[in-house]
Amino acid sequence: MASLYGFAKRLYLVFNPPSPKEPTASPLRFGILGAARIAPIALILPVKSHPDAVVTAVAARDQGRADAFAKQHGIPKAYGGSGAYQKLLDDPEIDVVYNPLPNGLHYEWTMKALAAGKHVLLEKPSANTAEETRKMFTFAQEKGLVLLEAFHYRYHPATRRVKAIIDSGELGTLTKIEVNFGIPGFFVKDSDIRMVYDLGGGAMMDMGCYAMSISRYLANADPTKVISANAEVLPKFPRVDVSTTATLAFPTSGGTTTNGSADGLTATLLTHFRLPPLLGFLPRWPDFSVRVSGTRGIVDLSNFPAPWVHHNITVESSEQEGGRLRKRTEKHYGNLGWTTYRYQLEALVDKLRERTPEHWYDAQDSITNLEWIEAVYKETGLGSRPPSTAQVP
Ligand SMILES: NC(=O)C1=CN([C@@H]2O[C@H](COP(=O)(O)OP(=O)(O)OC[C@H]3O[C@@H](n4cnc5c(N)ncnc54)[C@H](OP(=O)(O)O)[C@@H]3O)[C@@H](O)[C@H]2O)C=CC1
Ligand SMILES: O=C1OC[C@@H](O)[C@H](O)[C@H]1O
Repeated sequence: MASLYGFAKRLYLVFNPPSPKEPTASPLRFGILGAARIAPIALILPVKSHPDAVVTAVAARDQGRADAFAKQHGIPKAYGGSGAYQKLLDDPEIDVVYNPLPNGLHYEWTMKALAAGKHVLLEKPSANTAEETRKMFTFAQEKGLVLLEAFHYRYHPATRRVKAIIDSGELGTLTKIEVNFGIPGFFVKDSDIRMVYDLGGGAMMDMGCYAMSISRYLANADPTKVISANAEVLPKFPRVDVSTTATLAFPTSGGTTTNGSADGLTATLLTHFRLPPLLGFLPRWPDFSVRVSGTRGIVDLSNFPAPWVHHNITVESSEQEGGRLRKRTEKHYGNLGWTTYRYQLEALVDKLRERTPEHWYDAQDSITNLEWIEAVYKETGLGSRPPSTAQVP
């Protein structure tokens, strides 16, 4: 009963965030490129409770869509039409651009935003290729601007706790990481940007980027090799994986490279846009789980991309106590009503205000993540998503 009340209160506060008690006089002004579905939860709601951030403008390819989005979310300016994105970038009243465009447009519009002198919060995965990611971060550095790939899950106390458990050595030497990121069929329709190859579609891009990121984060290392990778495609989308399963070798916690040998650390990433119904007809619940096994124990985190909705951290020791295995469950929700995105915003604003964020990751993290996504695509035979052909600064 208490947990049901906690759940309801948490969600209420996520969608009805309290206004900040002491808003700053000159908050950071965000502009959103595209009236994207993800923007309200990822930026608009988090900004409402931040004392030092506001959303000032949205741009959409269609004026009506921009106006409707701005009205719905109380955004003062709405740019619409074919030149709308550039108009938003040229607006001197915008300090930070949020780029939730399709993956294949991340590079073009991030480069243009940086050229216009704006900091950028960039949706995941950062681009279609690691080379593009490298170019964006190099350009941001040259311009003295902050560019952040939005791996929001990293900032949440639940993820941070799992990382601390692993780093404490409680699990012994790591042997296996298993990440599942699958959703039932109705979410990703045939018309979705995730099904368009040129726009950077594919399950390994969309969901695999999280799976790759969290396995590298929890392993505290980068892979050494793709051991196997298999993609499932539909005849009408021959270059877009609706599902990819990949196994990668990692150096063990002792630092020795396994090169895929059975006794080292491996990570298996399972991504699926259209989890088949149970028994052929029962709709599946999304599966967003990560399990890390070591020589002395196992930790499970359920719902790692959205732990703020609900999660369990279960730690099981392989050592017996009184004839039984030791097992405990923890929960770490952090500040009431704060989502992963709210924690991410806190870190970004801290960085922009030259304070030290509680958590941060550097450019190389984003570059390496895409390098290994591309390596997985290579192994599946589908190859990388196409690089942008846009003229950029
Ligand atoms: N952090 C997270 O939890 C999540 C991140 N994402 C990421 O956010 C991004 C957007 O995802 P999502 O919000 O689901 O996508 P949507 O399809 O809802 O939004 C994409 C936006 O891109 C714009 N756009 C510009 N060019 C095109 C084009 N050629 N085709 C289609 N759209 C175009 C559209 O803007 P306009 O209004 O101008 O027409 C649209 O609003 C992706 O990179 C995805 O990976 C997605 C979901 C969750
Ligand atoms: O968090 C997410 O869940 C569903 C995905 O399709 C989406 O792009 C991702 O960011």
